[in-house]
Amino acid sequence: MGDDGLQACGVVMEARAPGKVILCGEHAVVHGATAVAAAIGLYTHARIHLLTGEDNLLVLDLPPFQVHLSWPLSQIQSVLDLSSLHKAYPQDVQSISESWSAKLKQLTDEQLPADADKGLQAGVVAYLFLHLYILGLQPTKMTVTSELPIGSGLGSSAAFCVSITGALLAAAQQLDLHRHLGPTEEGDMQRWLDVDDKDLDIINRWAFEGEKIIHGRPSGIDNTVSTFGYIVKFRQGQLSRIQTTMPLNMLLTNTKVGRDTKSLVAGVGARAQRHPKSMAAIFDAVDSISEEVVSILQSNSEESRIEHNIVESKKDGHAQSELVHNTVSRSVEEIKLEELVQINQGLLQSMGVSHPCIDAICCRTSKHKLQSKLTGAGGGGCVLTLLPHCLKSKAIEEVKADLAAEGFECFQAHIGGKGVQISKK
Ligand SMILES: Nc1ncnc2c1ncn2[C@@H]1O[C@H](COP(=O)(O)OP(=O)(O)O)[C@@H](O)[C@H]1O
Ligand SMILES: C[C@@](O)(CCOP(=O)(O)O)CC(=O)O
Ligand SMILES: [Mg+2]
Repeated sequence: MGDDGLQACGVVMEARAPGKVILCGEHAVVHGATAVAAAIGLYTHARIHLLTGEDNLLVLDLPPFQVHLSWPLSQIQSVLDLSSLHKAYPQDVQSISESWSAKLKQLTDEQLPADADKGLQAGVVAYLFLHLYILGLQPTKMTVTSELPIGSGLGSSAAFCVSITGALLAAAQQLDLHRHLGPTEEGDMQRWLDVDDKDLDIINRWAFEGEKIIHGRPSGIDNTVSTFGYIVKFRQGQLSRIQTTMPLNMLLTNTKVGRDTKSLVAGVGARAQRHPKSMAAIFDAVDSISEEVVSILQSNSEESRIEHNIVESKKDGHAQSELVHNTVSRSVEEIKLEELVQINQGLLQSMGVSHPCIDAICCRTSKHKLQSKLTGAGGGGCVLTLLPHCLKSKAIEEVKADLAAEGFECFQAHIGGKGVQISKK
């Protein structure tokens, strides 16, 4: 008997899925442009217990929100016609219908406390949709915890959808789990099993349906990079993994300004409706930036690395061109990446998705000769700042202190790690 009085049987599976940063291309990727994203070493964990005995319940525990929800199966059956469900197999992944969506919202609203986070309804509806389509009315308890700041541009919605999908498919024994024994990158001894590409594709397709419920019109980049991990180039549903030897060090700063990806994405769409040609030109420019970023990341062969100890160079007393550098050694690739980050941030401002706090962080870090851009949907959330590979930790601490003095929260995370993994408890 569990501490909540539920009768859990032996099967307990856990999935973890990483958050992400978008190096370039957010929002434009929704309109067909190329984007580049990388998994980060912050995870959402979904743990599932199969329930037996008289506990004919679906239970969803969300400690980050201090929310505990449970639905008697009879309540779900009284609202939904589940007969169509059992034909829904992974290859038949389908989007939620309008009628189903309304009924799942009804089931959610009946359970959510009145003072619950307004954005949470979409996440709970996504959970119900994925559970009923993948595991049907098998009584379970699902507990979802996260290391990610939620609603901050680091892909928490995608990590949520990917992790619960992985746990559900594992509990449904629909994954061929390769045994990957031994410690994970962090050195902890929990046995995380790698998932093979065929199963990753199924997880990604289900998770994308969950993202559609939360985001409205997602591009699919977030769930893709959370599923497959590493660094991915993404365009119109097609992904390719970017292999690079270039060290990608960055600082993440949370503006702690709450925002809603769905409305930000809709806002850019509306602006594109009002100014089709201008916005198409902006999306094309972002597409070119992403293609350049890809070629820089992939071009990082030794001979192209020219260490620069560049000091301010002046011509007739004026700073020479915009590429004035400070005394930190930078490779040619780093200089180009920084410039592309600066251009991308300018284009995101043109899309209307920056925010005074984001601009303040960009301004503050530029005083340290560092380039920053919002990551994710913007409107608040997180900002990434590229850190030259030779920047000393003392200098990084100075930047962090500077930003903290403005009330922002800074952190660094591992970039480009593995995607979703499953652990058999
Ligand atoms: N750990 C979680 N538990 C429950 N819901 C979550 C969790 N993480 C994300 N979500 C859902 O995703 C929404 C945030 O998604 P979104 O607005 O896209 O921001 P983000 O930039 O973090 O992806 C939340 O409002 C909630 O509905
Ligand atoms: C704005 C967008 O490009 C990324 C959204 O990222 P996030 O949900 O804010 O972490 C939307 C999308 O690609 O689906
Ligand atoms: Mg999201």
